[in-house]
Amino acid sequence: MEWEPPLVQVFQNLPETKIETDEEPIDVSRLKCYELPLVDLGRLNSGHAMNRKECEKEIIEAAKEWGFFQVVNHGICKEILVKLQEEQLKLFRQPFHKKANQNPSNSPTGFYRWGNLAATSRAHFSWSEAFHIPVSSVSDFRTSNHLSSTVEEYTEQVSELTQKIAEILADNMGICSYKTFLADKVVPSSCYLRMNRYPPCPKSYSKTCGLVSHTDTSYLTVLHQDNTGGLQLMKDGAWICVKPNPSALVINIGDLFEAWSNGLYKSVRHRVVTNGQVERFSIAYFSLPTTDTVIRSCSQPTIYRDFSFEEFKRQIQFDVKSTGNKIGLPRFLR
Ligand SMILES: C=C1C[C@]23C[C@@]1(O)CC[C@H]2[C@@]12CC[C@H](O)[C@@](C)(C(=O)O1)[C@H]2[C@@H]3C(=O)O
Ligand SMILES: O=C(O)CCC(=O)C(=O)O
Ligand SMILES: [Fe+2]
Repeated sequence: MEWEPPLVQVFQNLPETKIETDEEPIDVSRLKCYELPLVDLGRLNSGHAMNRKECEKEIIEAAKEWGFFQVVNHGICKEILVKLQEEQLKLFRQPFHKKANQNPSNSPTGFYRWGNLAATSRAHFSWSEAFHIPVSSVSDFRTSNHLSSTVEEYTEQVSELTQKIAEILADNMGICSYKTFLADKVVPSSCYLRMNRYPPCPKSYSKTCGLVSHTDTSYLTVLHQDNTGGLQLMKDGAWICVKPNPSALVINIGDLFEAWSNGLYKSVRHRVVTNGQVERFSIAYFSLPTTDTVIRSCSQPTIYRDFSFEEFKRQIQFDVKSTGNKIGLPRFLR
């Protein structure tokens, strides 16, 4: 099909090094699927202090225990989410050469990614394509791709949602108040929107990941997924599969919140497994700071050394380029 990236051709030429056992994708049909802790955000504005406190407590507990949770009554209406999925389908159905040629001057790698061009083995290859767009470029991006303003509306609303949740988590950390440390650092223009598409993967390559195991480079990530399923995460040292709930949004803690909270909140490894039948879509919003921001744990003794976001990004790019894989926070352990 004219819209498919040449995943098969590139994958076939990669050596088949052994995937470490703990990274080997597990067939969803053989796994018990868990529902992530479900938090009803409607209680934040209910006017009842007790309900609000209860809701905040659930968010904080899930961020500590799971690093992942899902939210309903999040304020983003169903129509926007449905329209967003239609726009996403239109975007990925463009001919491959058109997608691959989106190379704006402010992005050295372009917005469009597929597979993993830095992969030196099949273990690092992701059976997917994605548009990784800085929020500051969303408006131009969607007009040049003839998409509706829904993409921007979603980005604005999801940004408000991340601020609300970040405030609750930060204010629980005592001296690290959101207003003092984050409010003017995490600005919409430093955040990213990532639209993912996972094409069906031939049965003979079923050990390939849709997106290889990673933690997110973000403070918080908000994920909107369809009802196909395929997301897995590490819970108590084992992979578990996540039951999709298309009316909920998945929120997860990223590396920057883990470092800032000195390990109180967990940036948990996750991945996407492939399936042989249907394509899958998801959209991730990453809340991120300006590059000059210094990530400094606010309690002592600190697990990670201080680092600027610029330095963090540079290290990741270096690791991905030289090893095909993201290393992330372990690089910054004291
Ligand atoms: C090849 C890769 C790109 C990626 C790091 C990875 O090894 C696998 C995960 C990718 C991901 C997904 C979430 C974020 O968008 C990202 C910046 C991250 O931290 O992990 C990307 C990485 C990337 O695009 O460089
Ligand atoms: O598609 C998914 O469910 C997860 C996507 C993801 O982890 C990411 O974009 O970082
Ligand atoms: Fe992720």
